[in-house]
Formats: sequence, C-alpha cells, structure tokens
Amino acid sequence: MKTISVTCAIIYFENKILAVQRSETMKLPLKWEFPGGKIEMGESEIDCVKREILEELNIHIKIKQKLTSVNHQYSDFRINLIPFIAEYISGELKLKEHSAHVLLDKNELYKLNWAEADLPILKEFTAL
Ligand SMILES: Nc1nc2c([nH]c(=O)n2[C@H]2C[C@H](O)[C@@H](COP(=O)(O)OP(=O)(O)OP(=O)(O)O)O2)c(=O)[nH]1
Repeated sequence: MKTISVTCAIIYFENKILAVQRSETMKLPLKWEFPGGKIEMGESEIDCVKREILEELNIHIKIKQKLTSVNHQYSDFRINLIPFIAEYISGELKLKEHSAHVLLDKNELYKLNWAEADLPILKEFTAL
C-alpha cells in the first residue's frame, strides 16, 4: 500500500499551541491535526513544513525542534508523519483549507478528536 510522507508543525503562539480541524470534505473529516502536508519531490522536510504553513494558514514560522516521526496505517493508506515544534513569526492567520482552529495550552490538547497518526506525537510532545 502507498505510503505518503507528511510534515506537520506544532506551532507556539506565545504559550499556546495551534491545532486545526480538517473540513468535512477532506480525508479524515473533522479530525484535528497539526497543520502541514505532503512533501513534494526534491523538497526538504523543513522547506515542506514552512511552505505548507504559509499556504494553509498565511503565516511564517521558525522551526525549533524535530520530534519522532510516526508510521501509521489508516484503512486505505499508510503515512509517515514528521513533526516539528515551531514558533509563530509573522502574518495574519487565515484558514485556507481547514474548518476551524484553536489555541490551547499544551495540557489541553488531548481533549480534541485527533487524527490517529497524531496520537504518538501528542504523547511525546506533552511529555517534554
Ligand atoms: N497535515 C497533517 N496531515 C495529517 C496529520 N495527521 C494525519 O494523519 N494527517 C494526514 C491527513 C492527510 O491524509 C495527510 C496530509 O495530506 P494533505 O492534507 O496534504 O492532503 P490530503 O491527503 O488531505 O489531500 P486531499 O487528497 O484530501 O486533497 O496526512 C497532521 O497532523 N497534519
């Protein structure tokens, strides 16, 4: 089965963390995730995550730290999800694809209905 490589960013806005909700028409509808997307041919992981955040949210970020990648099997595809901790730099946040966003304290993140592949990332992140 096909494996897709996807980067995502855990973005700090001061002390809060951004989570975004997938829309009804996307794959994994209405699940919460860290924004990001698929790596393009020849693109580095960091270029990918910065590009996706600019495309999806209209903001610039600074990458601080890489966390452990997750391999997860969904029913119809396999994902290699590559997480980064980042910090908001500039731009006005505008949701281009997602249906909602929240800014939460780190210890509130677990309350959302996350995409399954994100659960090990949340576990690692909240233990930091
Ligand atoms: N960006 C992001 N994607 C995630 C996370 N967790 C998770 O399982 N995914 C999945 C959802 C998508 O299937 C895939 C990301 O691909 P994408 O958002 O660029 O594109 P997509 O597959 O939704 O594209 P489309 O075919 O629906 O247009 O990774 C996450 O935390 N962030």
